[in-house]
Amino acid sequence: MVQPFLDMRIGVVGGGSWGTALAHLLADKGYTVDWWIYEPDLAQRIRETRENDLFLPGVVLSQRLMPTNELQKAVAGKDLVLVVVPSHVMRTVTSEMAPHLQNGTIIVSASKGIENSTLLTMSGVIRDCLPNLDEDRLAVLSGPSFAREVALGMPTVVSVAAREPDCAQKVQAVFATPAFRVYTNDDLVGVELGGAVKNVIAIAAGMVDGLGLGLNTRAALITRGLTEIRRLGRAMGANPRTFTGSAGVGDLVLTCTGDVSRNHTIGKKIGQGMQLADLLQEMRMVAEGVKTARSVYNLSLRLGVEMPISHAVYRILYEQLAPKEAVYQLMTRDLKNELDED
Ligand SMILES: NC(=O)c1ccc[n+]([C@@H]2O[C@H](COP(=O)([O-])OP(=O)(O)OC[C@H]3O[C@@H](n4cnc5c(N)ncnc54)[C@H](O)[C@@H]3O)[C@@H](O)[C@H]2O)c1
Ligand SMILES: O=P(O)(O)OC[C@H](O)CO
Repeated sequence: MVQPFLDMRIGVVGGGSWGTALAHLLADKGYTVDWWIYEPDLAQRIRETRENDLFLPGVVLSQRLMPTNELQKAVAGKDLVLVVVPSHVMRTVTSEMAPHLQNGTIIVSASKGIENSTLLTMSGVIRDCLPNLDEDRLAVLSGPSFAREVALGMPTVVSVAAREPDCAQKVQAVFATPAFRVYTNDDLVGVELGGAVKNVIAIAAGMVDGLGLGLNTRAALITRGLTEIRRLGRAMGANPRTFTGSAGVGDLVLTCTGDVSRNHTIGKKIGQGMQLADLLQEMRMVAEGVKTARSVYNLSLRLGVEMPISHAVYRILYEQLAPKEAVYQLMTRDLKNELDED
């Protein structure tokens, strides 16, 4: 595989499981990576032990990873900065990055979410916080990618979207490995919506499992969930073909069927009768779909897009609708022609 940019100066911002897996992938490929980690004690421990014992235990990390607690060190003077923090802290973290970034740095977001207060996808939040950013140097990376599997070198495919083809191709070349196949795309909003909304549908899929419903139900949910993602995408100017790609159906199927998904797990526990507040209290990691459900609900109302599964998830999480009742309501909606909707 061609590795034309090994002299690139790369920073990674985010030391959760996905930040760790991607930083490790890059370092393993030969890049020296300055890597910002939020928790000072964790950065120190990783330097000493070469393991992220909080967010990706059991993976031996490359010596070329340089963990730091100083954001400036991870972003100043870099050719490419990968931002991979939970969506609700994206605004704070990128605002803090702003004064340290040089002109011309490529920014790649691998976070999946829609901000509650603004209903912006992560690239929108980044644009807000980095006013000097050249739009042609902004890319997003998304697709079926459980962090641990990627860190262990198990094959998958992902999409990198950027407005400018040169930027997408550069990011593709930086991240691609024989186990991490990267496709380019020019549809930022589609790639981001696929990655964000699938988390809401995955919560619903977990609920289906928690209620003890069957494989038919899960397949039906994935099918109709994809319809909702596509409808929202169309209203927001996405290319519908994106949703048949890795950031669409690829990630949706993974997260709706994979037991290790945090979103699926939280949905399953709610389906079994547990309370959201209790579940969130015991979670160190982020299940983005919980917050994104609120954003998708409001976005769909604002844009007049019909998204009944997403609305049901919102009402279960925030308005005490019982999951079983939600299934009944969804199944007894007005009958329709499948082809009329698209
Ligand atoms: N884990 C995966 O398999 C995976 C795969 C693809 C995409 N993603 C996306 O990547 C993004 C990051 O998730 P993750 O799984 O790496 O994280 P994680 O859930 O494993 O860990 C949480 C992270 O949040 C950080 N954090 C907590 N409070 C913070 C604050 N106030 N400021 C800055 N950082 C803070 C923690 O340091 C930690 O890095 C999410 O949008 C997620 O959807 C995750
Ligand atoms: O564990 P989840 O549910 O956050 O999903 C992780 C990734 O988004 C899968 O691609």
